[in-house]
Amino acid sequence: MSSSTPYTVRWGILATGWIAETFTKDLLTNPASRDVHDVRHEVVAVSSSSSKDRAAEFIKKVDAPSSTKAYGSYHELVADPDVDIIYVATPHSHHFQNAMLALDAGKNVLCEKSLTVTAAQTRKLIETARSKNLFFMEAVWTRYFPLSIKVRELITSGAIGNVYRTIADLSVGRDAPEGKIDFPDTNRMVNADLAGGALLDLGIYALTWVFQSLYHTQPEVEKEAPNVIAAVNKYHTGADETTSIILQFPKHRSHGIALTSLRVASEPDNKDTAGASIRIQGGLGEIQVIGPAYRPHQLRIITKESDGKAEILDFVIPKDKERDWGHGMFWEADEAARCLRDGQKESKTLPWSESIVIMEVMDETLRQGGVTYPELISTDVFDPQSPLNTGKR
Ligand SMILES: NC(=O)C1=CN([C@@H]2O[C@H](COP(=O)(O)OP(=O)(O)OC[C@H]3O[C@@H](n4cnc5c(N)ncnc54)[C@H](OP(=O)(O)O)[C@@H]3O)[C@@H](O)[C@H]2O)C=CC1
Ligand SMILES: O=C1OC[C@@H](O)[C@H](O)[C@H]1O
Repeated sequence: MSSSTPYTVRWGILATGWIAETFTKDLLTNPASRDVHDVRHEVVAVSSSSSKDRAAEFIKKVDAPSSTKAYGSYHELVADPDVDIIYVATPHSHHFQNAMLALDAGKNVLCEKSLTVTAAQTRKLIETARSKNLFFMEAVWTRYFPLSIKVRELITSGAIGNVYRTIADLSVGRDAPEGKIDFPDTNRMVNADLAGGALLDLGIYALTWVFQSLYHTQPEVEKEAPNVIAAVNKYHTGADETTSIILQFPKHRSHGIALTSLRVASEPDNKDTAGASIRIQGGLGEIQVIGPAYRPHQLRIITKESDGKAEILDFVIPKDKERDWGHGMFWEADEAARCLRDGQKESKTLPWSESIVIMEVMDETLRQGGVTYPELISTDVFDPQSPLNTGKR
C-alpha cells in the first residue's frame, strides 16, 4: 500500500441510541474536512438488540451506504468477519458484558464512557484484550480534541509552571419541583439498573480534566494514584445526583477538584456567561477551558505577566459541508484507526493503566457515597447469554 493511500477501518456499531447516531454520523464525514488524510472509516454493520428493523432504520437515518448490514442482535454483529472494530454504544450498565462479547469474538473495541460500572470490570476487559492481542479503548472523545492536545502541550512545556490544582465541573441543571430531577426514573441518567447517576455519566469528564492536567502529563515513573475524598448526595432511585471529589496527589503536592451534579448547571445559559468550567492552575498562571467539559471550544491563558489580558485560543469543530455534520467524535475514531494501523493495542492518549486508575477513583467515590448498583450490571463474570447481551429486557 502506498503511503498516500489512507488506512481504512471497518466499523460495526453496537446499539442504535443517541450517541450511536452521533458517532456514526461523524464516522461518515469526509476526513479531509478535518484535514486528516492517513485514515478513513467505513460503517459496515449496525446491530440493535431491539430488532433488525431498528438497525435498518438507523442505517437510513444516518445515511450510511445501502450495503451496510443490519443485525437484530449483538451476537450477529460480533461474529461478522467484515468488521474490524466494534463501537459499544449501550448504557454504561451494559458496557462490560457487551465489550466482553466483542473481545471474546476476537474483535477490537472502542467502548463508550463510563467504561464500566466497576474498576474490576475494567481490569477484566483489559486483561482479555491483552491476552487476545486486541485493541481496546475507552471512548472519552474530548481527550482527542486539538484543544486537549494544546492544553497538554502547554502544561508539559511549563507555560503555567508546576500545576498544583485543577478545578473541573460538568453539571447539568435538571432540578425539578418537589425534590425531583427532570428525568423519568426509568431514564438512564437516574436509573440505577442502567448505572445511572451524575458521576458515571458526567463526572467522568470532570475527572478527565483532572487526570489530563495532573496525572497524564507526568513522566511515567512519577504517576501516582490519588487519595480520594468524596461527598455524594443520592437521588431517590439510589443513583448519585450531586457528587464532589477532592483528589490529592501527594508526591506532586497537587489537588484535583472534580464536580458534577444533575441539580445545578456548569453553564446555566449555555452561553459561556458562567466562565470557565475548568481551571488548571500553575505556579505561573492558569489555563481556563471554556464550554462544556465534554466539548469545550476555547482556552484562556492567563499568566502572572498577562497584565489583565488573557491569551484567547478558539477551537472550532470542523464540519463536513457535504453532510452538514461534524460533532468532534471523529478524532477519537481517527486515533483508534491509527492504533489499528500501527498494531498498537492501547491509545497513548488514554492508556489502559489510566482508565483503571480513573475507574478506581469512581469506585472509591461511590463506596464513600454508599451508592451500589445491581449484581447483574456490576458482576465481572462474563456471560454471553446475559440479558445485557441478548437484549431480553
Ligand atoms: N461521548 C459522548 O458524548 C456521549 C456518550 N454517551 C454514552 O453512551 C452510552 C449510551 O448513551 P445514549 O446513546 O445517550 O443512550 P440511549 O438510551 O439513547 O441509547 C442506548 C442504546 O442502547 C441499547 N440498549 C440495550 N439495552 C438497553 C436498555 N436496557 N435500556 C436502554 N438502552 C438499551 C439500545 O439500542 P438497541 O435497542 O438498538 O440495542 C439503546 O438505543 C452511555 O454509556 C453514555 O454514557 C452518551 C451521550 C454522549
Ligand atoms: O457523555 C455525555 O456528554 C454529553 C451529556 O449530555 C451526556 O449526558 C453524556 O452522556
